[in-house]
Amino acid sequence: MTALLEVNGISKTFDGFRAINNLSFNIGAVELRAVIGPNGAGKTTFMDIVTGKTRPDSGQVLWGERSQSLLKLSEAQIARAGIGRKFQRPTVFEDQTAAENLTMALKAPRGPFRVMRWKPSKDSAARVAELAGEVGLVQRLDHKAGELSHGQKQWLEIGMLLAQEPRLLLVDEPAAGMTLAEREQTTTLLRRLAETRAVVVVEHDMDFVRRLNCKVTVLHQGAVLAEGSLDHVSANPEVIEVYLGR
Ligand SMILES: Nc1ncnc2c1ncn2[C@@H]1O[C@H](COP(=O)(O)OP(=O)(O)OP(=O)(O)O)[C@@H](O)[C@H]1O
Repeated sequence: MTALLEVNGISKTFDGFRAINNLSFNIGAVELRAVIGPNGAGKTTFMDIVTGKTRPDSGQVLWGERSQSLLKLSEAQIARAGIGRKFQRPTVFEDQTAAENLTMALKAPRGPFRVMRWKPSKDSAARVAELAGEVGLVQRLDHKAGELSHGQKQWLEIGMLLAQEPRLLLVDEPAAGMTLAEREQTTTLLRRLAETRAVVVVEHDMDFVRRLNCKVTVLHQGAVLAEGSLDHVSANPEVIEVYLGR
């Protein structure tokens, strides 16, 4: 497996507390990965580092075939390089329709000249329809985002991220607040998205992780405690001790 993202020995200390402790792991170009671990394990800090929000004190974060360092790039540059992040709470424009939200996402800057030249076109309408199809919202395109269910808002935001054609999608606790039916649709969606790109899901809901049916990385005290299938890591006594057994 060729790594798309390579995290090598990163550490990050906040006020003397080591939130990330010599963390190393890789994500393949086409892969679904779940990242689990107890509160404070460093999951959010890991995503903050990959997306450029937080700078590690040491270590490397390498991206793509040319192993480009992400540590010198701004958050916007990292997004343009192909890393999309879905935060836990949906941040869609509630007064705009789903179609308008997706159209705005298509317009989001990739470069200054592109924005200056951008205007809605037949092509963008077709792309909006395609994105809505990808996230299962074709029937909701004319609805205001504020009228959508919590799950539908999450899918809309994923569609907005897909507009930027990310190669890596980081998804923070997607199951939270969803109905069972929405959770099932979300696992299907994430699995499908990961057939053509890398998708990393941080999640506490173990039923949801089981349905993702993918490799799992367990973080604890800012480092990898265990990695493998959910069955494999669930049988690890240390994982049971620090996380699953509680
Ligand atoms: N900006 C910050 N300043 C100080 N401490 C921080 C900061 N960010 C994170 N921490 C600390 O680093 C540790 C790791 O936090 P992080 O949010 O990455 O864990 P997590 O695995 O995402 O936890 P959770 O499952 O609760 O979201 C925590 O102890 C947290 O308090």
